[in-house]
Amino acid sequence: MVLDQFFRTKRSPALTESLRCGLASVSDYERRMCDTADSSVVDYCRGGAASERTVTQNRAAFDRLIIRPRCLQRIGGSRSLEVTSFGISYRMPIGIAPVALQCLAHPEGEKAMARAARTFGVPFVLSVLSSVSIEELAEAVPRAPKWFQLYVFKDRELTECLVRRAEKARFRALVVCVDTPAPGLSRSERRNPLTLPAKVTCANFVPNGNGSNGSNKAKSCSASVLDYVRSQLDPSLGWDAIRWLMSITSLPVIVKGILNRADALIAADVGVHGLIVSNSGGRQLDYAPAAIEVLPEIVHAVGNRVEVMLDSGVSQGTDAFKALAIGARMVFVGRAAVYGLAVNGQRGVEEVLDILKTELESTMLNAGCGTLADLTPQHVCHEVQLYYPAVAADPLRRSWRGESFRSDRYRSRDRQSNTETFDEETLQDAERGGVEHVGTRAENVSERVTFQQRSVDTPISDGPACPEVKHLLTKVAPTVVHHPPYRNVPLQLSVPRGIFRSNTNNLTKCNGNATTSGCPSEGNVKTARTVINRKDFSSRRVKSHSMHNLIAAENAERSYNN
Ligand SMILES: Cc1cc2nc3c(=O)[nH]c(=O)nc-3n(C[C@H](O)[C@H](O)[C@H](O)COP(=O)(O)O)c2cc1C
Repeated sequence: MVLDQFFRTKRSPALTESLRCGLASVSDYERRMCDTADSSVVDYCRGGAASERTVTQNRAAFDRLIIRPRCLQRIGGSRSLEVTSFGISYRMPIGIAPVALQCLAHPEGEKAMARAARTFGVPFVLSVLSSVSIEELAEAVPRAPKWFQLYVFKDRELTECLVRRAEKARFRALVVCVDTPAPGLSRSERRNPLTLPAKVTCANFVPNGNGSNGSNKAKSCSASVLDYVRSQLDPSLGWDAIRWLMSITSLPVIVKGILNRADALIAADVGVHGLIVSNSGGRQLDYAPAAIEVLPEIVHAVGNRVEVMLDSGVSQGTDAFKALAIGARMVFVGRAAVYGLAVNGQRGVEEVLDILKTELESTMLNAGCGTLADLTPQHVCHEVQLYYPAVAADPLRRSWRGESFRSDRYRSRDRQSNTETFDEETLQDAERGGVEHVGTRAENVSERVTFQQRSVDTPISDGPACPEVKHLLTKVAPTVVHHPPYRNVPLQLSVPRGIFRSNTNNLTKCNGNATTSGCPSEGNVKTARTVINRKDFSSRRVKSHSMHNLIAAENAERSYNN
């Protein structure tokens, strides 16, 4: 006990209070919310899309990463969590993600959340579907560092009006959500439908008072407002929508919902200021990959051209540490903050932020890092590297070791003479139109997984229809044999079975009945279908920089040993 007190760092009052109430972690807050809040609100806050596979994966993927500490690092007094983003300094790299209708969780809703963000000097992202309007929030919490999340709606006039209101209310950045061509499907919400209380509505669309400020597009009546906003989601958007948004504002534009390096590259080319690697906490596309799992490929792809941030699944300081070490500038929490809000309003959010901050600080110190600049990808490895050394030792697979997390940002790529790796050119080539041998792994692996999107009626010789991809292609000389009719071949090779890669915002534009995965419906283009082939194979090319390889390697190792 004495020793325990000796080693413990000084606690803040918020943390002391939460500990006194038996709330020592984000999961404690989640449990407490489940015990106290209305069941439909609990379902709304916790739920995910369809089978909730992605929600589970967000947690599991963080758990698969191991922290590799360094010792005797001479960490002196220069300890800091400070981070600068778009020219503004924040006190810690954990912000609050946009969450719709926060007054469902607590009467103070977004105001309480923004006040907590101000206390901790972190960005608070207001959802366009907030239950407190842009103007009301700005008036109630003028000094909070606020960003505004929006969609590019079908009605551009409405979208522009929202941008003007955010600018006028001195929001610091626009976060445009691109993974929502349609609302996500929630089974729990279907079982237990959420009925909005009369007082809770999408305040930015309500006439009179705060919501009306300059908007003649406002609607009344809470339920119909939500339906109206949903009807404004536009699946036919392409990257020109982002260019348009950037052309009408001087605020930094951050694209939220990127899960794919091809999209990240386009975003960088389009010139966005930042991107958030996110699957919306598993609320949009079920079976989308965990955000942390695709973070390495995205950081690798865009390097320092764009600020990369992450949300989805962050619920511990160690999660933040892992994402920051891999290369995220900042992480955001959605549910964790909402649990705090539901349990104890502003104070609850502060307690949650304090827990995350304390955990992150402690993790950094124990891993040998004094400041965020000390974090490197070498501080994190995949569990396969640690627990399946035979896999890592195999010369054919040597390139898997560590490679998956180490971007060119931090060190140059090392190529094994006996292992051909797919790299930038191959990927670009795949984007261009078709590659024959993709996604194959080393011998001894009993399965081969090939991930292809086949579009039968688009002639490959003409190149991809999407102008952004064409733009990318001008930069690389193709080296791999092309085989019509494959196109958009592997955005990530060796994807574990059944994971859909979301092609954000429809590189090939969808007209009308688009799906969340960015594929046109069968009615519009005959087939744009994900095909997964499994075959025995002999030695082929090896893709090295994906974390999925390591997971697949783990499975392979198991089956090999059996
Ligand atoms: C209840 C709820 C509502 C959300 N509403 C929005 C929204 O209006 N706009 C948006 O871009 N993301 C929304 N999100 C997604 C979050 O911004 C964020 O991507 C996600 O919560 C991160 O995952 P996490 O909850 O595991 O931290 C919502 C998330 C939750 C849990």
